[in-house]
Amino acid sequence: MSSPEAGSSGSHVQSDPQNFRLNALFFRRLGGLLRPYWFRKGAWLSWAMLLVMTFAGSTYSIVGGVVSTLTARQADALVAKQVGQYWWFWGLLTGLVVLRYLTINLQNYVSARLNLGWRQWLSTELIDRYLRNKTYYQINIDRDLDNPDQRIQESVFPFCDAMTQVPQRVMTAGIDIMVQVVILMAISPAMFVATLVFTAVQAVLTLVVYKPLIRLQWNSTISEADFRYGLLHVRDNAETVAFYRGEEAERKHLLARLTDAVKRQLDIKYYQIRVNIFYQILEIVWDVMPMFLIAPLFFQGHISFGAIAQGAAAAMMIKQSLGLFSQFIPILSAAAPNVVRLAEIQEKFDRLDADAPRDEKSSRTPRINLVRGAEMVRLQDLSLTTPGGEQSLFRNLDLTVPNSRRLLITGQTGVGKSSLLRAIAGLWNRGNGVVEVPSSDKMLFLPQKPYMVLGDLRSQLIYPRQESDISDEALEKVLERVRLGGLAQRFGGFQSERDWARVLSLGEQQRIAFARILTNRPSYVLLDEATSAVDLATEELLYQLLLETGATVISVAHRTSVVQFHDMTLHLDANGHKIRMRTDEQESSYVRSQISEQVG
Ligand SMILES: Nc1ncnc2c1ncn2[C@@H]1O[C@H](COP(=O)(O)OP(=O)(O)OP(=O)(O)O)[C@@H](O)[C@H]1O
Repeated sequence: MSSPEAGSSGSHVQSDPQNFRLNALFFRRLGGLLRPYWFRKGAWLSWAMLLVMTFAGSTYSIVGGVVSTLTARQADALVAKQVGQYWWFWGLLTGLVVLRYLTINLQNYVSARLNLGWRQWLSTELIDRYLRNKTYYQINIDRDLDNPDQRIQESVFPFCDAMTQVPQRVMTAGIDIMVQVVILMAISPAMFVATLVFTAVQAVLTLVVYKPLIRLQWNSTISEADFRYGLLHVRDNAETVAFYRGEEAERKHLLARLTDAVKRQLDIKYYQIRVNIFYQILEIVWDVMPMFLIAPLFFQGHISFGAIAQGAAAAMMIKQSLGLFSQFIPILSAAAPNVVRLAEIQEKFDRLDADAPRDEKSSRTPRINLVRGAEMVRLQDLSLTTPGGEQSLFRNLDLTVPNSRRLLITGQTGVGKSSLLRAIAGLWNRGNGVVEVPSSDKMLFLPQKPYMVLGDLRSQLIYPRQESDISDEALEKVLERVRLGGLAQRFGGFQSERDWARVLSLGEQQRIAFARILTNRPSYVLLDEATSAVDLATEELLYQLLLETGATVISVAHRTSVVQFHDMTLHLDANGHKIRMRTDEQESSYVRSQISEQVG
């Protein structure tokens, strides 16, 4: 069987064989996932719910034992034709059965509340950590963790569900067994011993037969995640696929992923059928055993007829209760992939939070020193490499962008212009040298492919801020200034929610991005081909607006039409380490002193 791959990133993430074992590492990871929730501040409510569950579960089991005893006595009353006794037991048993149903419903309700509350808490934790410190971006470029989104969305619920089942089952099974053991011992010690032996054998065999299932479940989880990602990919690129008429290619690709997912499901099903046959054989042995052991006692006159029924019922309940213990193994093996997938993402978060080297190799990887909170943008002896180390982009770049200046970065396609912006934004840090930048809240980045946030039109315009006291009238003026007057009216006002990335043209989205400069008033603006989709006249207007804000500008562009809006030019050369700079005459001496060092 081939090892699962990471579909989301396209990188091949080899699964660690340790992931398929219920070993010390697994239980350490499990502890690491459980501890933060159960020992957090305010965890008392969760513990209280667990107590209520315990109470309801105990009541359910104890009442079950009482019902079993009373049923035998009711049967004896029936045989002896004790009419009054019989109806008394009938009424009592009816009441107890109703009580049992009530307690089981209470237990189900509380466990659902606990489970969902836990899901919300854990998902929130994961989302917070995913978004903190640009972790989502780092995971994306590191490509050593497949489908992080699927882990957060799909693994949390089954994990919480399985874990809330465990205490409930331990408790129910424990009490059931205690009650029933007392009854069974009184009826037939031989039956009791047989039960113990049977259970021990069953537990060991269950452990053996379920071990391979963990790996199968793991493979299936990843295949399903990859299939889901394939479908999302078509949805996200629907228009492009339609233009290319790429349906056949997409179909082939999706069906390959679907086939893989189905195959892995089938592997599980085939295996489960084999396990079921094994269990059915055990069942048959168990079913014939009670009568074999108890009936002779009745023939010898040692026990009553009612006791036979009671003994058989007790044996059945014990079998069920002990079976519950064996069920932990299937529960754990089904939960294992989710435990490991959640633990892996947490471990990744921990490593990124601690800024720890990801492995032996990366501990030796040189990193750029990023200094935030500087007075201006300054690069010192900067050499940049792509995140995976595939390519060295440029070397020994020294550059200072004085405040209120406007730097244009030009150069052949693929030379590393956008990558330089990534280094300035602190997204890429593989290489050498120092990047000094002002604090990030003073900077705004306008990418070539504009980003439209989920939400209403107001949210688009004030992004990345979430709140602003700017009035609708002021927003309308901003829209007019970027030649989008009437947009709000066209889409039903600033509070109207749309899929903006689809309903607006690329040029309109680029103008929305410029509107953000006017609403956010950043001191530093970084643009990456941010006007590539608008006509020349609109481009001129947008740059004029930008100039009026007085912000320091660093932009990447191919079009010569934008040169006029800049007063410094950095030309990155194709061979990666020669840099030429131009600037206005009056500033040339300042800049030349910089160039002379770096071009050498
Ligand atoms: N995530 C990545 N991992 C590895 N290499 C990458 C990654 N992103 C970009 N590259 C490579 O880095 C090089 C520089 O890319 P960059 O986007 O900075 O070029 P550019 O000069 O802005 O190009 P263009 O003018 O075409 O936009 C390219 O060869 C590109 O293939």
